[in-house]
Amino acid sequence: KELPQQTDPPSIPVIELFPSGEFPEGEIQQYKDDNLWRTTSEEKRELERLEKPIYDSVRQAAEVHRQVRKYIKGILKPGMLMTDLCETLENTVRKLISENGLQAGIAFPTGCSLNWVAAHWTPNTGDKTVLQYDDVMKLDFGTHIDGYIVDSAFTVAFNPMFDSLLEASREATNTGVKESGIDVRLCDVGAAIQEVMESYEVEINGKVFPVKSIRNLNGHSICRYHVHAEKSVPIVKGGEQTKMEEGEFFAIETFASTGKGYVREDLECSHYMKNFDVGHIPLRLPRAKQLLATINKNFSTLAFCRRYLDRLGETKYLMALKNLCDAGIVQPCPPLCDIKGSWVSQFEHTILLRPTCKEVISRGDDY
Ligand SMILES: O=S(=O)(c1cccs1)N(Cc1ccc(F)cc1)Cc1ncn[nH]1
Ligand SMILES: [Mn+2]
Ligand SMILES: [Mn+2]
Ligand SMILES: [Mn+2]
Repeated sequence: KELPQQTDPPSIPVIELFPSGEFPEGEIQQYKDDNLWRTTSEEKRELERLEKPIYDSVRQAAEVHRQVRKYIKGILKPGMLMTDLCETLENTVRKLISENGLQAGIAFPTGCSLNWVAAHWTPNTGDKTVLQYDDVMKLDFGTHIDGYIVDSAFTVAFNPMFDSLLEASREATNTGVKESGIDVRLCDVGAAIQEVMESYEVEINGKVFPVKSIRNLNGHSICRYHVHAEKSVPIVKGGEQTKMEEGEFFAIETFASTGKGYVREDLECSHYMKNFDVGHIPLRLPRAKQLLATINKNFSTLAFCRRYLDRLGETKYLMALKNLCDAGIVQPCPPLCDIKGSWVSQFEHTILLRPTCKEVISRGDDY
């Protein structure tokens, strides 16, 4: 029987487009030279067969990511309210992923950081920010199935004067993806990324800028229900000698900047995330206790934002949220900003270091 095609706008859950439960593989890359034995090793192929359910979960999340970003790119226009953009994107994720509590849904808030804001900005309720023709917007959103997270981002700019700035981070991210592999040192990935990034210079509004890789932002390993795990992937030289390991998920993300190449926390916070390594903390404050119950139930250790609390019916929660942050139970993740008036671009992919090959899970025909 004919398989249904996705509608435009998308309305069909991807599970209905792949009823077998098998989802398209991402881009496959062989490991560099000395690991070629992995491709044919029977022992490694057997290992992979045991992981198949996890691969299908994360590939389903990736298929949702690809279909959502394709749709959103088609409807983006100057004059859009940022809140409407985020809600449209989020509702499309919920639909295509067949949202189901903590088993399937949005993995973290829709980052739509503009210009010199590099990451972790999404509108709080009531925000009136409107997307402009001359904006450089990083759309960074996450999908997950059973806690297996796809963290992928791309930059949108209407004005073609930003094309080279976008190309710099896009090429640097692809270099980081190519350099990554089992037993590869994190510092070597960072050095390779910086080399490509800083080979670019851009002319914007008649002014020439050398492109800088933002030295205090980095990619990261990803584990189940935990978007930021132990390892950080630097995007400049001089990082740690720690190695990437078989079976690890990594988010490879790079940030090109015309500013200082250094970010600081600024602006009102919207993103929050429970600390992974915090056990049960006895709480006396009733409002804080109730808010923590809502967070545990709806997000667990997935990151969330104020708009997600609002839509759950939480009200007047800011003091309780502050209490949870001060107690170290919740981590605020404020916007990360380069200097005012500069521009930042980002591209990000989620990769999996499979026993036999490297899979670029979030690769699409767009980036
Ligand atoms: O900057 S991070 O905190 C980090 C980088 C290295 C170690 S921890 N962060 C993880 C994260 C934090 C909060 C979120 F809502 C979503 C993700 C990276 C990231 N932000 C967006 N995409 N990827
Ligand atoms: Mn991201
Ligand atoms: Mn952790
Ligand atoms: Mn990331």
